[in-house]
Amino acid sequence: MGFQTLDDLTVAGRAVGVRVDINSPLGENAELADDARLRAHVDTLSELLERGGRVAILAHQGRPGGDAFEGLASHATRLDELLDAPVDFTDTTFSTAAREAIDDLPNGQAILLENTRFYSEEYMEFEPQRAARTHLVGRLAPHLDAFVNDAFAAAHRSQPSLVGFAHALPSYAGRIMEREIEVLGNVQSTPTPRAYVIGGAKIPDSMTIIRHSLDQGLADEILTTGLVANVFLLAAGHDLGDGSADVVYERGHWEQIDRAADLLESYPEKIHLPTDVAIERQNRRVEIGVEDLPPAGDEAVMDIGTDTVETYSDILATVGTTILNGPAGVFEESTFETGTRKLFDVVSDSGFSIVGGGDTSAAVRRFDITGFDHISTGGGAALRMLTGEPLPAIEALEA
Ligand SMILES: Nc1ncnc2c1ncn2[C@@H]1O[C@H](COP(=O)(O)OP(=O)(O)O)[C@@H](O)[C@H]1O
Ligand SMILES: O=C(OP(=O)(O)O)[C@H](O)COP(=O)(O)O
Repeated sequence: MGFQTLDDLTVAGRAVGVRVDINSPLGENAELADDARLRAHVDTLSELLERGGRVAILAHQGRPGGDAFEGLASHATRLDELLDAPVDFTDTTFSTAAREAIDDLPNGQAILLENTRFYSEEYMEFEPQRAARTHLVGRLAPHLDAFVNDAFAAAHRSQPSLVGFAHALPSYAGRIMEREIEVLGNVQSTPTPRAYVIGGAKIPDSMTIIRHSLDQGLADEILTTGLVANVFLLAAGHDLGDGSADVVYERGHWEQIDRAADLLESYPEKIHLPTDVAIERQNRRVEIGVEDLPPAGDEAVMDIGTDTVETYSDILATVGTTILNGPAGVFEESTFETGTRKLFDVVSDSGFSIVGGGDTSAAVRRFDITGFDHISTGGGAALRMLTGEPLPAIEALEA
């Protein structure tokens, strides 16, 4: 690995800035609605605190102008509950008060600084050298001895707190970052044959993953589900009816049908399409074979069908590794959760299994499926990694 880890860091008595990604869904009163990302960072934070570090935690929440753009006070309260050591909070990020609070931190104690994105520069993207000259990094770095980046889920952003500290201070990957890079960055070393189960609604990203994994010889089988499968069915000449076509069109993915058609032409044996699908008819789930498409009126394809789950399960029983991204259907609606629940269950039992994607992880939690070997904390970051694109925050650690 081209970067240093916590194993290389002398911690006791030193002020360590730790960038985490605890960007989380919030409830109606801006309270935390899901603490999964906070729990994921417990290993890194506990280790630094137990080793006597003075830990200043940096994080963002939401995007300027968005509903989830809130302060981090409730995140601090939850971290304080999750960790054995005290976690304080300061409602500024790099003011004199925040810097004094860092200077005054006793060994083995932490402070969470306010949402980094409350400061305009943090929502801009810079080269690391330039990011190191932003006010946030410039004012905090002199109060820190080292920087740990554990925010894998934000590693595709080259924002100051993610790439600037790495230029200004000795830098280390946290335990999440280390594990994500080890697994997602080494897909080529996992047991073969490999299946990629690709669903969900991020069609351009999915097409890029499929193209990359086939061209690089990483994937032996591509099992399409979700809206991705709908685009492939359209590319294969099926008429999905106005309901599904409208969804693809409204989301601006019409041109992706050509990419799907090219992939089908290049890899006809490796790309699998659903043989049956579930549609909504009079508020009920009805499964039909793809030969019986299109459905009537504006009925839309909302899930894969039972035969498809069985066929895909037979393929998954023969592979060494499965990489899963994207729900198989509109899993948020109980009528259409079946494909996702059953297929995810099969994947969790098959060979070595890697799961990436925000909604995908939410589905895993919702259906309480255990047994996956790696569930990525990242959505967009995991996708970038699976498409083979470099991630700026990881590159900054390696520089
Ligand atoms: N057939 C379908 N039609 C419309 N939306 C779908 C379909 N299948 C899955 N989806 C939607 O895809 C979304 C998740 O996709 P995506 O955001 O790409 O996943 P992830 O965040 O895991 O990468 C869910 O909201 C789900 O309802
Ligand atoms: O939640 C995140 O990414 P994700 O939505 O891809 O899982 C990260 O915190 C990055 O947030 P951003 O996409 O607002 O930069």
